Formats: sequence, structure tokens, C-alpha cells
Amino acid sequence: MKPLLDNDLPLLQIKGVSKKFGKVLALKNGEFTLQRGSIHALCGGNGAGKSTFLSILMGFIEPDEGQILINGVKHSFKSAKEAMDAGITIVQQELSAIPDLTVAENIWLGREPTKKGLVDFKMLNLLTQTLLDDLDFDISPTEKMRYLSVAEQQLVEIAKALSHDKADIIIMDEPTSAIGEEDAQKMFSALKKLADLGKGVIYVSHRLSEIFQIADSYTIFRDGQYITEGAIDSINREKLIELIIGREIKDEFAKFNQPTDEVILEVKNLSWDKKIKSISFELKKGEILGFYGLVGSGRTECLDLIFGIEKPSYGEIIIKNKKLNNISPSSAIKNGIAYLTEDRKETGLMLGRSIRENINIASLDVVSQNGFVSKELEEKRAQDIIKLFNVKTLDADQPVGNLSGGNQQKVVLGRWALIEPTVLLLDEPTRGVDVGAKKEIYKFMSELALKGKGIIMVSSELSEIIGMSDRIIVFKDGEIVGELETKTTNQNELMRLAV
Ligand SMILES: Nc1ncnc2c1ncn2[C@@H]1O[C@H](COP(=O)(O)OP(=O)(O)OP(=O)(O)O)[C@@H](O)[C@H]1O
Repeated sequence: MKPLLDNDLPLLQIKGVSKKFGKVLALKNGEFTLQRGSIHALCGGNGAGKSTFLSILMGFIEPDEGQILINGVKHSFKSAKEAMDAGITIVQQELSAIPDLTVAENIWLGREPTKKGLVDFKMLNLLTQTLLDDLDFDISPTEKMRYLSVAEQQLVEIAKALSHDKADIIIMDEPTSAIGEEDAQKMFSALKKLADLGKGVIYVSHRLSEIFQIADSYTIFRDGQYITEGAIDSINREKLIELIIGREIKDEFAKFNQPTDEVILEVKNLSWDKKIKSISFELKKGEILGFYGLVGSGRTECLDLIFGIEKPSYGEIIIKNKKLNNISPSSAIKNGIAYLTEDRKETGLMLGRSIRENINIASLDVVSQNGFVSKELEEKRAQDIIKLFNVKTLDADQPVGNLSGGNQQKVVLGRWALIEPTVLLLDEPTRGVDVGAKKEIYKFMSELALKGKGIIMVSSELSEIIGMSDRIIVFKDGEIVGELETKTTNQNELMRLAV
């Protein structure tokens, strides 16, 4: 069928899409309208149905009912290829590039310019350079993907999306979760360029400040249902939160801990490879200590060393006046250190196992009686966490892999919440978590600190790190370049130090 070329027709229109997974109604009567030249935020809490909706749009899954119209033409996608052919492209959160190919080769994979039947590398690199220059991305076309940072790889994915003439609808699913502030700003200008070219961008993020910065319209899903839509400039932050969560939230940062003078963790001259250069700091009882820095500055590596995932080449780690030697993750746990890693899928969760098992795995000694794991005790503890963090699930028997991204994050955090560690290391603890559950996590952090524990939190979200930390240590190129008291600092000062 030929498209109706009426410019008033929305670029994309979704009507009444529904999808059930077993007993779970993930999406019911989803509605969505995307206009040409607009950046449209799709907002909703964890488990609201956003990913399900995007998967339908991308042709990954088929809806039980509903219609997809692009430029007024009905589509029903049986595969991702069919969706791509219809002009839909996604900038993947989990990057899909081939590490040993160059930036240019990755962007034009399968569509390389040829000369006499062979790939024309000169033209390939020239095309790529022009594309990257247009976007103001300082990345070399001939660099292998494996040598780029995650942020740079994400920028290449955006360039790739733009390189498809046919790609009119670009989906960004939590694109800033793995990149820092500076790169996020670059990405935002790139998205604005895409919109100026008449493309439509669907933007999903739990970071509301971003939505207000770049989106011009929004649609809200809650509990699998379409709630409302409108222009961004007709709504404020409080109202948006209320629509997403279904209730009002006062004081987004629930901070009520008070650091003491007693040191519970001391790190002296910690060094590793070329990545960490003689780092020393103290963590006080009752304190929430923020670690800030650009991606690759050494924040995460420092936590990896304290938890024994990596072995330091030099330096000392002292917890409650006890020097730890040859730390491994299991000895770290025995000494009261717990670690919520940055990548919950790789190092945090067993996706095929139940929520109950995932929550209790670090406290088997507590749930075991006479050498046997007590299912009852496990169940009770799992239910406590499900309630505490409002994990959206039918029951604790569900495999964690079936949960939405934000709910998976709550499970892994719940695991550590139960053992009440002396020192809790948190790397991007609220990644992918909705604004309501964020507050519960902040409350939990404050309560833990109030009980006399210490927390180190890495966060790339400026408002979060300033809102929740007592002090912030700033990292750059594997070194500490500054320390700020949060009471007297601001976002600009923090960024200036880090950059
Ligand atoms: N394969 C599946 N099997 C069973 N349930 C599923 C499956 N995929 C999603 N669900 C359920 O569907 C609901 C909607 O999930 P979805 O991933 O679409 O939410 P979301 O809005 O993207 O959340 P988040 O912000 O946390 O990523 C959730 O209750 C989730 O547990």
C-alpha cells in the first residue's frame, strides 16, 4: 500500500496495543503518537510497560492486539528487520557493535560503499568523518570499537542511526545510563539535530531533568496502561512525578543520616596497574561518601579493589582497624563489605533463578537451619524486600529475568540490604530505577548510615550525588583531584573538577 503523504498525519501512531506474558498483562490498550521533528519522552515507573511497548514497535515481539501506523500506513511487524525496513531504529542500551571492526565499518556494516566490487575504504572513512563532524563527535572513523569508551560507543550508535536514510523513528532507551554528563550533553545536541531533520525520537529515561531538557512532548504509561500525553512546557516536575507514580512525592532525596568522627574504612595509597594511582581516603561511621568523576576516571575500579574483584599492586585497606590482606569478594563479605556493581546482569544477578533465591544468596548462613536452607525464612526475607522497594512481581518465585530492568536493580540491592554490611559500596544504585523507588533507595541508604554503617556511592547523576552524599571525592585519570563538602558545593564546581 502507498503511504498517504499528508504532512499533518503523525509520523507514528499506536492504537490499543496489548500484550500478556502468561498471567502478566504487561501492556493494555497502549496509545502513542509521535510527530515529525519532535523528541517525545515515554515516561513510566518500573514495570509500566515501556520496554514491552518498544519491543513491539521494534518487531521483537508481536502484540496480542492493536495497530501500528507509520505515516498513516498500517504495519504489523513479524521481525526486527521488518520494523527497520519501515524506518524504525533503536540505539541499544546494551551495545551491539563488533569490537574488532573500526568505527566506520561498524556504522556502515552490510552497506559499505564499493568500487569495482570491493569495499571502498577511502569513501567509507570519508562518509564516516562527515557524519561524525556533522554531529560534532570527536571520534576517529578508523579507531577500532574495542578501544572506545562506553560513552563513545553509544555516540557511534547514534551516528549509525542517523546514517540510515530510511530511519525516521529513532528510539533511545535509557541512553544516558552508561555515560557521563559531558557526553550526555553531546548526545542531546545530536538528538536535537535529528529532530531538526524531521525525524521523530522516542526517548525513555528515568532521569526527569533530561526529559525537561530535551523532550518537547511526553506520554505516560502506568501499570501497563496509557495514562495521558501532552507538551513538556505545559507540565512541571512535580506534576510529571505524580503522573508517573500515581501519587505525589515530597522531598525526592530522603537524607537524614549524620556522619560521626569515627573512621570505619581507611584506604591508604591504593594503586593498581595504571588505572588507580595512590589513592587514600577515609570513610566515617554514619557517612554517605560520594565518588564522582567521568566514565573511566577510576571510581568503579576503586570499588573493585576494595571488594577484591581486582588485586591492588600496592596499598592498604583497613576496615574497623583491621587490615585486610589478599581480599577476595568472599572475604570482603565476611569482613562486612557489600558491593552493588555497576552491571547487574554481568556481576549481580542470576537471571534464571527466582527473586527469592537472588535476594537470599548472600545470606545463606542466616536462612540455613541444621545445614538446610529454610524456604520459609527465605520467603519471608524476600517478601520484606519486595515490600520495602515495591518490586513489581506476581510472587517471589518468578525468575529475575522476567522482571523489568528497574525491578531487577531493586532485587540486587535488596540482597545487600538484608545483610546490613558495615560498608556498603554502591555503583550507580538507582540506574534504571523509577523516581518513586529512588526515594525508597535513598531512605534505605540514610537508615543504614544512621545505624552506624558507612556507604560509598558512585553516581553520574549530579543531583543525586549532591543530594545524597555528605562529602564527595572527585576522581580524574585514576587519581583523587578534589574533595568537596556537599553543603557548600554545587553541580558546576563538581563538573569543573571532574573535567
Ligand atoms: N518475558 C516476560 N515474562 C513475564 N513477564 C514479563 C516479561 N517481560 C516483561 N514482563 C512483565 O511485564 C511488565 C512490564 O515490563 P516492562 O519491562 O515493559 O516495564 P518497563 O516500563 O520497561 O520497566 P523499567 O522502567 O523497569 O524498565 C512487568 O511487570 C514485567 O515483569
